[in-house]
Amino acid sequence: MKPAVGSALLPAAMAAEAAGRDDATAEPADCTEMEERLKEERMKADLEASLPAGQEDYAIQCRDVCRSYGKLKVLSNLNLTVPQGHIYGLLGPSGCGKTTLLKCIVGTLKISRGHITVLGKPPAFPGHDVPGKMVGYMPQDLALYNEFTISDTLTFFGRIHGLTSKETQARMDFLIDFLDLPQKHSLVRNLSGGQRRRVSLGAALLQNPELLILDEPTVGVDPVLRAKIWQHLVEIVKTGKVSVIITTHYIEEARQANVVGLMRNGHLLAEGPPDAVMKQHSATTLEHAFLQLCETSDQIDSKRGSSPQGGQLENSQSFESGRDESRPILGVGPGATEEVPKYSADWKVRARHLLPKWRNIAALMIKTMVRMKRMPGSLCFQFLLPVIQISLICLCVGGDPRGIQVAVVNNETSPSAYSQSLLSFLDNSSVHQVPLSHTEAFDGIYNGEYWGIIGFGKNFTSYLTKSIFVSSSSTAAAAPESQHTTAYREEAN
Ligand SMILES: Nc1ncnc2c1ncn2[C@@H]1O[C@H](COP(=O)(O)OP(=O)(O)OP(=O)(O)O)[C@@H](O)[C@H]1O
Repeated sequence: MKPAVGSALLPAAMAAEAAGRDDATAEPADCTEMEERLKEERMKADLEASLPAGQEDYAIQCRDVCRSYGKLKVLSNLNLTVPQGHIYGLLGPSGCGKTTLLKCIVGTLKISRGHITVLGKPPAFPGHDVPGKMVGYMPQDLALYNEFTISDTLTFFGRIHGLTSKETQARMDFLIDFLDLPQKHSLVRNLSGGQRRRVSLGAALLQNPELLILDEPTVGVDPVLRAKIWQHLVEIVKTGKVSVIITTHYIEEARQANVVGLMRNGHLLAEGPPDAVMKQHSATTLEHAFLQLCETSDQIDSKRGSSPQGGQLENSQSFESGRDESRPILGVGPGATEEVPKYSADWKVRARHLLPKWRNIAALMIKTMVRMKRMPGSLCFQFLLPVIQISLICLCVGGDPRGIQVAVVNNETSPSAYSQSLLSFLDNSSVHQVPLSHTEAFDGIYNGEYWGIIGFGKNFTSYLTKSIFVSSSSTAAAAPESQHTTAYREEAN
């Protein structure tokens, strides 16, 4: 049995309303506003829906959540509560921020401000399996590997969540039958868009998680199967141990949810049981109720002088009713002002959280091997690429220079001269010696024909011999060079 509405909720809502009334006395409110407010109060009193009371009874709590992409403010002081054991239908027009919110809840996106608690702790908290096996997340952009078969896909997620192969096999058989999937050996790349969505839904349902986060699971699914999926969700939440948050563009199918949240421009316009939301707006369908809420919101926005599509005020208080707009009408959870508990984890849990799990490493290795097996071309390329890179580097960088044209001006004519011996030591494949006269060499250098000149004075051998045999000091050893240079300079002049 689900707990009854927290009695603390209604007084909090009434207090907000009372505050609104106080404000309203300063400026006379018109009749429609008063009627609206009275209607809202009556509806709140009518809310005898089965909703939980304690903090531990909420699967998800979002308080004053803000998230921006650069300058684009997507979530603005959003408050949302998913009671434990309920299906929460998150509705809203395209681009209102539903997917962004779900990513923040699952912990793959960080919020800029506010607090989120998922199954008792913030997402991605050390030691908390969110994201992990406590949560089944079906993203909007399907995270499937095209080279995998349906069986590989479910086995991979089974490994990640620590299921035994027997458990995975049993769940796989059930899900293939339940979701009307093709043969388990069918490759994902050969499946239709709708079939892929169903495989992705199967992966989210695989480990029987405590919380299901489903981003448009019924898109491209035929009505019969759509009904079956909803029926399954209704069945699993009946145990009270599983909660579901689901987004859909088919607003009317969300009537099967226990609670709906109508989202627009990054915050909730209303949150409550579908019947209550419809009753409040005297609408026969959720779609009509949503339309009315949008119109009311637009009117308030235009009165406030801001564009309805424009960014939200940081801490929006309804200017006329005093209602805290960060709290949706018919909000099911505690107020935004409630105290947020502090969470802490000891260093051992933090350290364990940082270390990768062995089963995840194994699952990733097997995944890589299966993908390589199915893509032989890519496998060859991955092995050949380093070989090609190394060969290209060896060919282009680090090779000895060749055919460098160097002018040689040798004023020693004797074949036994040291200069001849020195020149014979040079590697002829790298340095191509061109014997020239002094003038020709310098002309060639000026014309850019030669890289340099090697020059020997006519007394180079005698100076060298003298310096070796006569002088023993280091100064003497250096002398031939300087003498040679001097001699060469003299000759050059
Ligand atoms: N990675 C991103 N970088 C920049 N902007 C983004 C990014 N992801 C989403 N947005 C923008 O944030 C806004 C909300 O996007 P989001 O996907 O949350 O909307 P949605 O309500 O899920 O839409 P739909 O129902 O069409 O899936 C959009 O204006 C979108 O362009």
